Amino acid sequence: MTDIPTHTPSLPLQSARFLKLGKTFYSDVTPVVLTKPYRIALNEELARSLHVPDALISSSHAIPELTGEQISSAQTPVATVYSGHQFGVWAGQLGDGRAMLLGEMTDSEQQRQEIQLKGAGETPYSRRADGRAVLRSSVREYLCSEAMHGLGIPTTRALHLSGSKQYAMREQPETTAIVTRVAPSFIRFGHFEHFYYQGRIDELKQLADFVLQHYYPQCLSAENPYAELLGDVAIRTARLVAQWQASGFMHGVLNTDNMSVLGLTLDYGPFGFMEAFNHDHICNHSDHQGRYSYRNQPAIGQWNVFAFGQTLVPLINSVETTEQALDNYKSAFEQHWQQLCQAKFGLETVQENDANLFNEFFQLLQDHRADFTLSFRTLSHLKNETTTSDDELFALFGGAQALPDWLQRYRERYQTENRNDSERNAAMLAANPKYILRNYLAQIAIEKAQQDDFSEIQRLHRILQNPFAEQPEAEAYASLPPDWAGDLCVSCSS
Ligand SMILES: Nc1ncnc2c1ncn2[C@@H]1O[C@H](COP(=O)(O)OP(=O)(O)OP(=O)(O)O)[C@@H](O)[C@H]1O
Ligand SMILES: [Mg+2]
Repeated sequence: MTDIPTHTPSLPLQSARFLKLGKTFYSDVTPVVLTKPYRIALNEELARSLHVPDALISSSHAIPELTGEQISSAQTPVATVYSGHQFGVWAGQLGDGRAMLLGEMTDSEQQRQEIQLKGAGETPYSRRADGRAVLRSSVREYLCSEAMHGLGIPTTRALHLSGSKQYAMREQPETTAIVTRVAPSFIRFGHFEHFYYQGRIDELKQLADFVLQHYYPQCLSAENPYAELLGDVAIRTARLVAQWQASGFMHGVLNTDNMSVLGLTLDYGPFGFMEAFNHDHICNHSDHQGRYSYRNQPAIGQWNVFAFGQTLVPLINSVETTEQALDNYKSAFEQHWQQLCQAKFGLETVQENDANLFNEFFQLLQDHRADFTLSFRTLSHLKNETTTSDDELFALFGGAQALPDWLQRYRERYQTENRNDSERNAAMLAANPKYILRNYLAQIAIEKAQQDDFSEIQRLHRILQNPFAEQPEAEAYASLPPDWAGDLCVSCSS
């Protein structure tokens, strides 16, 4: 038995401010510990920024504290209640069925961050499910949260991943895990819907005031702070979805209960990154109608913001003002998408025909099912004169006859600007990632983890922290998916 020094520090957890809302908003819960949990991965950079003491990380207290086994007397773990629209249909009450809020920590930028466990057992909102998360989906959540952070896309973060030999039943028995995740707040559109659809306007107002005070204080001085809040949430959501589109990310389950009121990517389930480009790609095999396809994400983001806006009508007190705030979504999406495209194509100015030029490239991607990430990355190396980049692009597009013509027009277009090749290349390489979390890469890491080899998770995490950098030792991680990856299927099962 190892000696545990009595002075081992604990997690610097403070009571979550969410608790001040009162018991109508949550239930007290007790994490149900996994059998003999062990560490699979620790996000050292995030731990450092949250001031998690090194002495704790290396001590035997770390796992119990990071999985909810050891709760200090100051902590009150809770599960919050929310409702939501799932696949466009009102689903009624849902709530944190397998997530538990442990408390808050203050990060190096003096921001309070909520600490949540995902998979720590049943809560009053588990309905008939087991409160667990399987290793497969937890590895995906851990890696993708950090991949998104590396890409500069707002997201919940992952601090720690622990595993256990305890099984949960899905399509087949699978081992379980707990992701310890971090965000300034996990409040969702669904939290607002919960009170609105029950006509509990006092609680709705309390929640809106809480969000305004802690997360949108700049809205408080507006003539109608609730309308201002809606307008800002619409903008944040639109910008987030534009970033998803620009990186080829597909969320997979854009239900209103998975929509963060802070505009963060939330709930990594059957997500996917676009590979062979297809506007209509559906990453979630359970999404039979393609409601959450790549093409539909911007409109679904707007649908969800409308559902959120609906809940604020009693507080805004004017349908017209609500509609005006909702208009922000479309304009913010269009503006941000255009900016992201300008950056992806390495253009500093906006010219009349740019949108057509971009759309033609997307059409070429579509017609030839070219790999989204590799195509933009290779385009980022293009020079004025013909080089091997032209050949590489030609290969990616399967020898498309229309490509040289497009490239000629693209070269003519960027030559109207002052940047030289190396300046344009550098700017584009900072906008077009080399490394994304391809499904097959996650799958390899999962299969190794299922054999108790966690090295691939660590390697992938390291590579994805710097997705725009050239990493010569990781060249293979930027290549086209192997043939077997075509059969990979991700569903809602998690
Ligand atoms: N294994 C489970 N046990 C208990 N509840 C679950 C389980 N899986 C899903 N749920 C609940 O079903 C609802 C919808 O699930 P969904 O897959 O969107 O969320 P999630 O992946 O559990 O978590 P989150 O949105 O917090 O990342 C939520 O209320 C969720 O808590
Ligand atoms: Mg969810």
